[in-house]
Amino acid sequence: MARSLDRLYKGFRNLVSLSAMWSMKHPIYSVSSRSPSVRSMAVLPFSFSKPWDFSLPNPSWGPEMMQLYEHYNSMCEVETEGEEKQESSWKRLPGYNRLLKYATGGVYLSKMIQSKARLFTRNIREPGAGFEYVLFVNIKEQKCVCILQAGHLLEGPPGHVHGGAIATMIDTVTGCLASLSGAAMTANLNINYRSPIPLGSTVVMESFLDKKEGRKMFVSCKVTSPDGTKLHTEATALFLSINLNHLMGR
Ligand SMILES: CCCCCCCCCCCC(=O)SCCNC(=O)CCNC(=O)[C@H](O)C(C)(C)COP(=O)(O)OP(=O)(O)OC[C@H]1O[C@@H](n2cnc3c(N)ncnc32)[C@H](O)[C@@H]1OP(=O)(O)O
Repeated sequence: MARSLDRLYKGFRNLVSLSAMWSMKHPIYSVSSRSPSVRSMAVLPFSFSKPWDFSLPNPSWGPEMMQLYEHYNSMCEVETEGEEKQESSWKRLPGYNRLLKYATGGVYLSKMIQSKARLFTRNIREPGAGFEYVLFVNIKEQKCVCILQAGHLLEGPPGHVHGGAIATMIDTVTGCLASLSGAAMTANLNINYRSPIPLGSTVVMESFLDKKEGRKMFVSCKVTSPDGTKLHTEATALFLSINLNHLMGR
C-alpha cells in the first residue's frame, strides 16, 4: 500500500510536464476589454464533469492578470542558445479541481480517499467570482510565482479580500513549492497583513524555499501589487515532508 501511494504521489510531479499537453488541448481564450462585471458574467465553455485546466485564461481575467500570465508563460517556452535548444526552468502548473485526479494513477487515489472531494480553491463555478490564479514554478531556483485575481465572493472587510482567503492562497503557493520534491504538509504559517487587497484586483505572490533541514522546509511568501511597489502581505511557513500513509491515518 505504502509503495503504491508513493507511486501515485509521483504522479503529482508529472503534472508539471503535463502542462504543455494541456495547453494544446485547451487553447488560450482571447480576453476582451469589457468591464469586470460583464466579464465575470461570461460563461465558461466547459462542464465540471470534465477535467478542466483552471490555470488557463478565461474571459473574466482582466488586463493585468493577462499581462502577467503572458509574461510568465513566455518564460516557460524553450530557450534557444545559439543552435542549441534548452528547456526553460520555468513551468506553468496546470490547475484542476481535484489535486491528484488527473495525474498518473490519481483516479485510483481519488476513489480511495473521497470521490466527492474537490480542491477548495477551484470550486467556485462563476468565472472571476473566486480565486482566479495560475502558478508558475522555477525548479532550478526553487521559486514559485502565483498570479491571483481575487473575486467578489472573497470579501472580508467591505470591498477587500478576506484575510482567510489570502491565507488560503499563501498556503497553496508555499505548499506547492514545498511539494515539488514530494508530499509535504503545513506545520506552521505566520502571516503579516500589511495593506488590504481590493476585491477584483490582481496581485503577484512570490514564494521562495529559504532553507531545508531534513524533513523541514522553511518557505517564505510575499504578496505585492503587479508592479511590485505595494506590499500587501508577507508570510513564512514551515512544511514537513510526509509519507502519504500519514494522510491515510496509519
Ligand atoms: C500534497 C500535494 C500538494 C500540492 C499543492 C499544494 C496545494 C495545497 C497545499 C496545502 C497544504 C496544507 O494546507 S496542509 C493542511 C494543513 N496542515 C495540516 O493539517 C498538518 C497537521 N499536522 C500534522 O499532520 C503533523 O503535525 C505534521 C505532519 C505537520 C508533523 O508531524 P510529524 O510528521 O509527526 O512530525 P513531528 O515529529 O511532530 O515533527 C518533526 C519535526 O518538526 C518540528 N515541528 C513540527 N511541527 C512544528 C511546528 N508547528 N512548528 C515548529 N516545528 C514543528 C518538530 O519539533 C520536529 O522537530 P525536530 O525535533 O525534528 O527538530
